[in-house]
Amino acid sequence: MKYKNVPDFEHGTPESLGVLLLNLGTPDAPTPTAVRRYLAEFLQDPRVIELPRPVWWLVLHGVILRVRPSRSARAYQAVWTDRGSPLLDVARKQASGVQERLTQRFGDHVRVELGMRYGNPSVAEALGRLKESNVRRLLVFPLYPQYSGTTTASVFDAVTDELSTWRWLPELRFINQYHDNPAYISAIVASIRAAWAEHGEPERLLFSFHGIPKRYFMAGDPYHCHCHKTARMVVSELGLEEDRWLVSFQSRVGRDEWLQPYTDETLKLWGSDGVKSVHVIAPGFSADCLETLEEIDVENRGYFLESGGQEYHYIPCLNDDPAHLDMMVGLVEQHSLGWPETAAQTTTQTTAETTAGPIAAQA
Ligand SMILES: C=CC1=C(C)c2cc3[nH]c(cc4nc(cc5[nH]c(cc1n2)c(C)c5CCC(=O)O)C(CCC(=O)O)=C4C)c(C)c3C=C
Ligand SMILES: [Fe+2]
Ligand SMILES: [Fe+2]
Repeated sequence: MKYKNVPDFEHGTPESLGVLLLNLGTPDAPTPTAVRRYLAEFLQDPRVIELPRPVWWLVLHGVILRVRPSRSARAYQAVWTDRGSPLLDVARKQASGVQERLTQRFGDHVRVELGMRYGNPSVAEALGRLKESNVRRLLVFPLYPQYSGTTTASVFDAVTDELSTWRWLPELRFINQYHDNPAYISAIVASIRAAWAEHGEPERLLFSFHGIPKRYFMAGDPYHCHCHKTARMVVSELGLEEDRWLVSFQSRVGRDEWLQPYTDETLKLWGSDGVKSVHVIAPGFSADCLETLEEIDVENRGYFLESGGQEYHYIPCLNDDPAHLDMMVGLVEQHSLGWPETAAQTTTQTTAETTAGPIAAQA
């Protein structure tokens, strides 16, 4: 039988909306075993690694999963807190902040759940919770401002894979990107202004985005363009001169060429070229994580200072900043337009609708 042996949607409010916030995911613990489990799931995703499966399987199991887990686990240990992985900790705060705001506006007919593409809480688990809440409309909200096949489309695959096991599907919408959303841009600009108020204006501002292999871009992935548009919009709102900022790409894995210029090489070059002060911001990450807290704030800081730079400041992600949560709620509202009953009709639900099942509810 195709469908999972669990009850489908009960009767329930036909109007209720589920918002599924999704981010990349993180290991359950900063140990080689947990990191290996996480990397095995992550790196077998064909959206992430576009190589023929037999070749990749040998490289992954023969080399990468033997070497990388203990190295990555050490990096995770450096950023782990008593609340666990920063990415998950922040994502939970984002989910509860968005839930709180939506409940204030729409009462208890909007349900927010958090899922992770790899690791826990899984996409299936988060969708299962929404199903238990009988949501009939589902808004999938990947927390990636810039679209990439490697992230956004991969989330789509995970959601639709799980939904393919459901008999009664909800109405479905999917937020594709928000790289040029005015509230997102303004929130980034405000975070830069706050850093400048505290630390002074630096000589240079670096926008560091997670990289992808260059050949994905050449094959049509719009990610590179989205990153540049985000940066340009921020810079134009800041009124920053052209020679004071740059977009770069970090986190390269393997020997292939990735999007350039690379963050680490840029900072080394700037340090040795006599640039004294740099601020680095990573607007592609909605939450601070290993890639920002360790790679940007520790590793790349070292490269800049060792090559002659004097002042280095990392501007944190928007995380659970109220402006970020308000922006997320604004996106939810914008993308649930045409589903106005979410707000308006919820109070008209009758006992007959909640007890007599779907046919009565739809009558
Ligand atoms: C090898 C291919 C990878 C691609 C392509 C890739 C794209 C990509 N990733 C993010 C966001 C994050 N990546 C994170 C960690 C991370 N990324 C890769 C590899 C690729 N990413 C690996 C192997 C890892 C794990 C850590 C390591 O071993 O180095 C994270 C942080 C997760 C955390 O737990 O904190 C994020 C976030 C984006 C946005 C992106 C493409 C646009
Ligand atoms: Fe990554
Ligand atoms: Fe990294």
